[in-house]
Amino acid sequence: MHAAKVRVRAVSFIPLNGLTRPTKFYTFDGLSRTDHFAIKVGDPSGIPLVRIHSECVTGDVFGSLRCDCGSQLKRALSKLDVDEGWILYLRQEGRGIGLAAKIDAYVLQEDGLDTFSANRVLGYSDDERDYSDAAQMLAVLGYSTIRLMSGNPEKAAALRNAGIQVTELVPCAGVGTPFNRAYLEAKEARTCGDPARAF
Ligand SMILES: Nc1nc2c(ncn2[C@@H]2O[C@H](COP(=O)(O)OP(=O)(O)OP(=O)(O)O)[C@@H](O)[C@H]2O)c(=O)[nH]1
Ligand SMILES: [Zn+2]
Repeated sequence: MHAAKVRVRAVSFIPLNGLTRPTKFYTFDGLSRTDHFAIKVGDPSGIPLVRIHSECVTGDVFGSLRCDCGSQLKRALSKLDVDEGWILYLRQEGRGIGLAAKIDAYVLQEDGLDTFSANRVLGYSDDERDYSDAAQMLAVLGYSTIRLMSGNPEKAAALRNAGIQVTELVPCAGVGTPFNRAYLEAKEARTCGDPARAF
């Protein structure tokens, strides 16, 4: 594994709104993207709890209820404020297809397609994300084993393929709303409703 050089953006701890523990931001040189970042919450020890969160500007920043990303991110931060650990924030908007294509996919979903079928109509696979940068980020942070906050067994499998051991999938479901019901159902069908399936 090619090790990226870690660059710490801020030496001082930066408070996050609503959190009690100190947080620290890390940026990374030498990855395929320079804008991925990590946030350490508290001072985790042992096998760390890690949320690897893919960018969703509509949900994370503006609180769109069409998906569950925003509430998942909030929930992850709250849990990390208790248990301590890491957020890796990956700039893989729209499961890797980018914002404009995600909006095109939303238009198709208004015509009745589910989130995965819409991707395929646009010529993409269900999920275009790549977790090799995340594995490198973890490696330079000194971790080869993590507990992953996720319900996505494919994410755990991708990390394992990239050399990171995942000992546990810690549930991190977002909040269901009338607007994201179809999206959550499609996601659940992908894992057969059993996030532990990959273990
Ligand atoms: N292409 C596409 N991407 C979407 C759509 N809705 C949300 N996303 C993106 O999906 C990503 C989040 O993926 P999810 O499948 O919700 O969750 P996950 O990270 O795979 O699984 P968890 O770890 O359990 O949260 C973000 O990058 C969002 O921008 C959509 O309808 N189409
Ligand atoms: Zn989202």
